[in-house]
Amino acid sequence: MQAGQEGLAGLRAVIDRIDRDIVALLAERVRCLEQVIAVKARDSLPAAIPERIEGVVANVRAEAEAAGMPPDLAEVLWRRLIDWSIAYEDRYLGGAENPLSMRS
Ligand SMILES: C=C(O[C@@H]1C=C(C(=O)O)C=C[C@H]1O)C(=O)O
Repeated sequence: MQAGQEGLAGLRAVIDRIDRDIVALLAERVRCLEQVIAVKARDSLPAAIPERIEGVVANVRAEAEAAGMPPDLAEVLWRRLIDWSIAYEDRYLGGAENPLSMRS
């Protein structure tokens, strides 16, 4: 079926389902980040590690290209996500209790 034949409501339902899947994956990423915080706290590592940041951006640009998505969109989204992640890490590396220890 052509995309337009489903009508706007059908297309929006597809978008809502995709958004749900993305949120579930991002939640998994945040839980992984909480384990990163624990490792960095133990090993006295900083929240922001520039080589890794550039590596992540290069990875998602390549994945986007392969998946037929504009690499510039992937870079914008991931730089924002990484900025948020670094601020999240900094909050706990700066002394607040790691949310991981509050989950159990
Ligand atoms: C998760 C890390 O911390 C930061 C956050 C990153 C991310 O959200 O992908 C990547 C680089 C980091 O400096 C890491 O160092 O691996």
